[in-house]
Amino acid sequence: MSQDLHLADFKRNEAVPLDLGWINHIHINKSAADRRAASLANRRTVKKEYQAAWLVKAIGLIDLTTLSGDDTPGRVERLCRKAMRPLRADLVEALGLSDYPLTTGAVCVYHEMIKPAGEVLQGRLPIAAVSTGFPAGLTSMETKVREIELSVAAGASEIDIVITRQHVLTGNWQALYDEMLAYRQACGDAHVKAILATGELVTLENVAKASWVCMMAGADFIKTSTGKEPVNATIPVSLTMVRAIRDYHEQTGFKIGYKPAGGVGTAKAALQYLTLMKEELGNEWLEPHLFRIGASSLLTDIERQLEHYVTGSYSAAHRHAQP
Ligand SMILES: O=C[C@H](O)COP(=O)(O)O
Repeated sequence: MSQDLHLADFKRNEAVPLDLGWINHIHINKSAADRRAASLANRRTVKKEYQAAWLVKAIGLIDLTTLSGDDTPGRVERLCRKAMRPLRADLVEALGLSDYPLTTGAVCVYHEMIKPAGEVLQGRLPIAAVSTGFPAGLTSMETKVREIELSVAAGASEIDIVITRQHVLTGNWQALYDEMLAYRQACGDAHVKAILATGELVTLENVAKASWVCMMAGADFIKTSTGKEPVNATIPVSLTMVRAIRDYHEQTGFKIGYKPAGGVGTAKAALQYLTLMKEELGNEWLEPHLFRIGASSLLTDIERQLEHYVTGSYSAAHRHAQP
């Protein structure tokens, strides 16, 4: 929750050679994945003070995001202030968090908004920039690499790249590996999250293979979606990706982060993702160096639920206006 520890303080994934034998042997049991996902979705959630504690925990994991064509420096400044003080002062006090440095995990913006974000944040929170022709990723390779370099120079310490979906859809794993490796190198010390755009990859097998190839090529995080695909983060896709992270850790010793993003808008959904991470990967993957939730409106709902926990009722929606 506190950002005293930035991603840079943790041992990074180093690229390993592409192992096509491993990729070709990946097989996903879809009905087993669906059953496990349904059991998570139908589970009774934690209640009362445990739920409040989990929701406070979730706040520290949010990449508070604005990725709209009509973003302005003013909107991004408000977003950054909200990221640094995510809960209303009366709720902070009622929850006994006054001495607790609660912030979101990072803010996530387009390249042009890095500068205004930096002016407000002054290095107190990481700035993640989406890159490589986000969201479609169909600009030239030269442009994409340069875009990363410019965003790092402008102050982004995390870069959320989009992969070229056609490499997955045509099974061109070498091309995906080479592209990811080039992005990782262009990032330098900035950490790189690989957005798979899972809603466009058709099968869970493709999701698993793309996850593996990106991790082998040095991704620090794998992320589901841009938020712009028709289907964004889902539990079955997340299960597939976190199990790939678990297996990659067993094979290589490297710990890769996970970021579900797109459509995660309710406290209830956030609790499901926390449960998934805890059960599949363990408590270490509940910290911001290994888990983020990319979301634009989730914080509003979490604040609303915490208000209900504190006061017993919900206030008017305008009190929880979007940043
Ligand atoms: O990476 C984050 C997503 O773009 C945010 O999506 P959302 O607006 O559905 O929360």
